[in-house]
Amino acid sequence: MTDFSEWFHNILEEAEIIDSRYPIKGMNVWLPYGFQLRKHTLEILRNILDRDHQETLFPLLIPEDQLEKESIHVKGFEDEVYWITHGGLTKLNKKLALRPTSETAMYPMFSLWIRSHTDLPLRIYQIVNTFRYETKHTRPLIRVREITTFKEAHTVHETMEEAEEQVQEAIRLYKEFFNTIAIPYIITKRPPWDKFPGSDYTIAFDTLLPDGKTLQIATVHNLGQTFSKTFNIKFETPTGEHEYAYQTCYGLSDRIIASIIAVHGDESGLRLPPEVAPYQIIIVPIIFKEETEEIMKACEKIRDKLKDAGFRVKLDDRDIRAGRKYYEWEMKGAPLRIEIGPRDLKRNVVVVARRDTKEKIEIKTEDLEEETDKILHDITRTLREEAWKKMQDNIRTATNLEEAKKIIKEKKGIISFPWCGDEECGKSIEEKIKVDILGITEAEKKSSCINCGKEAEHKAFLAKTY
Ligand SMILES: Nc1ncnc2c1ncn2[C@@H]1O[C@H](COS(=O)(=O)NC(=O)[C@@H](N)CS)[C@@H](O)[C@H]1O
Ligand SMILES: [Mg+2]
Ligand SMILES: [Zn+2]
Repeated sequence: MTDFSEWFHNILEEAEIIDSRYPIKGMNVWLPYGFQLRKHTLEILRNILDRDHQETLFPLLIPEDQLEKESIHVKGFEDEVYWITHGGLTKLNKKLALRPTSETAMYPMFSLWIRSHTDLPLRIYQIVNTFRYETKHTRPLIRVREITTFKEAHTVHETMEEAEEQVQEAIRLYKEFFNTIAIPYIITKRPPWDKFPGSDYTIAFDTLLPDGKTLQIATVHNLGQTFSKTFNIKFETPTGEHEYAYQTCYGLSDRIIASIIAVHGDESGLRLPPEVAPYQIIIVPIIFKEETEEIMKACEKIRDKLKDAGFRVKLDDRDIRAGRKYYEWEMKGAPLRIEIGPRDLKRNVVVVARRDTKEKIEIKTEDLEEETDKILHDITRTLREEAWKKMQDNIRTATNLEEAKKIIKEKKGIISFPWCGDEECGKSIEEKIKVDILGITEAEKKSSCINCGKEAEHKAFLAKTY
C-alpha cells in the first residue's frame, strides 16, 4: 500500500473489476466480477431509495436550448458537455448534449407533470450513465468521463421547509447506505464557490482514501426555486394561488465502488463487505488422493446447505493447488473461506478463514449456517469500525496555517480549523497551502480564523482531494 495509486490500478485489473483498456480515455468496461459487486451495491441503494422515491428513466440526450436555459448551471458544465451534431450523414439542426446530469432533461417534464399541490411532493430517481469531459487527470471509478453508475434523485416540494427536510432525509439515507457498506464519511457544507452550479447550497459526504486524500462520494443540493423559475415548475396552492416549487437533488456515482475497494483493501487485495461481495463464501476442498470422492461429496452438501440458507457461495473445484485458490479469493476479497479436508470430515468440523482478520476458526458442520451468519455480520462490523478509526485518526486540528501546512506535507489527511467563512479568505487558504476547503460543519465555540484572525464562527475542514 506504499503507492496507493499503483495498488488501486493493479487491484482493479487483478480482481477483474473493470478493464481500462477500452480505447476511449475515461471510459472502462465492467467485467463480470466487478459487475456483480456493482449490482449488489445498487440493490442496497435501491432498497433504501424505494421506500419513498419512484425509479424512472429519462433520455440520455438533452436539446441544446434546454441545457442552456439555466445560465449558472450551464456555466458550471459548459466545458464538460459532450455534444452530438449528426444523425447518420445528416447534420442536426440543433446540437444534442449527452447528459452530464439530468436537471435540464427532467425539469421541463416536471413543468408538465406538476399542476397542483396535490402533485407534490415528487421524489424520483434514476441510475444511469452520465458523461462529463473531465479535463483533470481521469482515474478508473474515481474520475471518469462516462459515469456508468450515476444515481441521481430529484425532488419537488411546496415549501422551502419541506425542501430543507428533504435535504436532511437525503443525508439520513446516505448515512444508512454508507453504514451498510461500511464506508466512513465526514459531512460538510461546501463553500459557496464549490457548490453545485445553480444550487442554493451543497452538502457533501467525503471519505478518506489510504493515501491521505479525500474523495467526494455523495452530494445533496438544495436547489431552492432557481430551477423551478427557469423551467416554470409552478403549482396551485390549496387557496388557489400559483407558486414556484422548491427542489432538491442528490447524487452519487461509481466512486462508491472505488471507496469500497480503496477503504477496505489491504496488502492481499480486496476485503469486501459481505453485503456486496459477489461470493460471500468460497468452499475449498483439501484433496488427498484416496478420499477425493468423499471430500467432494461433503463439499457439495455444504455448498447446497449454505445456498439454501440464502448465502452467495461458490465451491472452487478447479484442479489447481489449494494455496492458489487461497491467494486468488483473498485477492478478490471473498469474506469467508471454508476448507474441508479428510481430518475435518472425520471430526465433522470445517475450518473457516475470515478475510478481514485472516483468523481461522473451527466450526462443527451442524452449526455452520448459524455461525456463518454471525461471522459475516461481524466482518461488516469489523470493516466499518476499522475504517472509521483509520479516518478519525487522520482528522487533526490546526490553529494556524503553518501547522496546517506541516500536517498536510507530512501526513495529508483531514484538517479541522477555525474559519471566518469569507470567500477571499478561504481562497487564500487554498492558495497558500495548496488544499481544498471541504466545507463547514455546525458552528463551534468562537475562535479566531486560522488565516485572517477575524472571529471564526465556523469549524471547517480542509484536505488534499481527488
Ligand atoms: N467525473 C466523475 N467521475 C466519477 N464520479 C463523479 C464524477 N463527477 C462527479 N462525480 C460524483 O457524482 C456525484 C454527483 O455529482 S454532482 O455534480 O455533485 N451532483 C449532481 O450532478 C446532482 N445533479 C446530483 S443529483 C458527486 O458527488 C461525485 O461523487
Ligand atoms: Mg466535476
Ligand atoms: Zn478568515
